Amino acid sequence: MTDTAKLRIGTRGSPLALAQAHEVRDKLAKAHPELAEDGAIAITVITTTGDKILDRALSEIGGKGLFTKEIDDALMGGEIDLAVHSMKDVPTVLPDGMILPTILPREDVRDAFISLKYKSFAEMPAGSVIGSASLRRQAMILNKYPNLKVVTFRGNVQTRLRKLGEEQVDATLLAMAGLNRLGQPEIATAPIAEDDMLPAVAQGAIGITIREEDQQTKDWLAALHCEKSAIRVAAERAALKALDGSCRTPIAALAEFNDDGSMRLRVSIVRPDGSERLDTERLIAKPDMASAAAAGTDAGEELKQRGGPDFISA
Ligand SMILES: NCc1[nH]cc(CCC(=O)O)c1CC(=O)O
Repeated sequence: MTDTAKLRIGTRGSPLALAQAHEVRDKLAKAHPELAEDGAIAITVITTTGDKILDRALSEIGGKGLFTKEIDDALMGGEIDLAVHSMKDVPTVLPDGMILPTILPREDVRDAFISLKYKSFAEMPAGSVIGSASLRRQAMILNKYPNLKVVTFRGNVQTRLRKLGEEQVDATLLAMAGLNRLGQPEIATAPIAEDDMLPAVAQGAIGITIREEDQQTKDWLAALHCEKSAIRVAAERAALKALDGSCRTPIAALAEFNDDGSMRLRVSIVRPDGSERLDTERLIAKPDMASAAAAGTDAGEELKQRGGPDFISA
């Protein structure tokens, strides 16, 4: 089937990645009759380093592109024509010859609090244990609730729910976007307000990479693009790039449109032990890709400077 396909989609094999790839396939088939025929779109599952190593925090494995490298290689090698990614996992610098022309409409950006015993962090007694593999989430929790404990905790949704049931931890966190896309929003005990925990850069956004010269795929994808989501993601990713942190620097950012068409960008960095947090924000009067990226760069550079080399360990 793959050799007769008009378009080959590459994706990781996790349930969330597959749901995202199927969403892209279905939208393309709906927008373009020639892609709606049986077998016109093939989906190729590619295992990445991040999928293979499940016993360590991602920050310990180190390196950028843990969830993208093998997929990038398949794309540039011509084995697939487009790759569907959670933008949260995509490094700010793309390989030569690759472009990211499409951002889908963004999902819920918030983190979800998940516990069988408590309704929120505020209810948790001192010493309660929260499992998370994300340094940002760990650091944000310790910053706001220094009496809670965090432990590194990886695995898919099912594994985490089992560990919660076994009382290995008292609570865990997941992105609302992932739960929604899996059709399981009820797994969340409650979404956490952005003010209480600023999300990761590009959380809830899906992006599609292609080969720069592949005009056919670019044309097909145009129907799926959401410019407002792309502008928000551009602001947040520019901040991330300017901060140039290692994978050990907890960074959070969120750009949101106001009702008057302006955009508010918030960026935070936190020490891994939660002992210090630096915040900044920008208001962008007329947001487009260029002004959003410029504001993001500016905000990121400000925090980098204020934090100094000791905060942003490279
Ligand atoms: N590498 C983990 C990852 N990458 C994207 C998502 C969630 C979906 C999203 O943010 O779009 C997740 C899991 C999680 O944070 O719960």
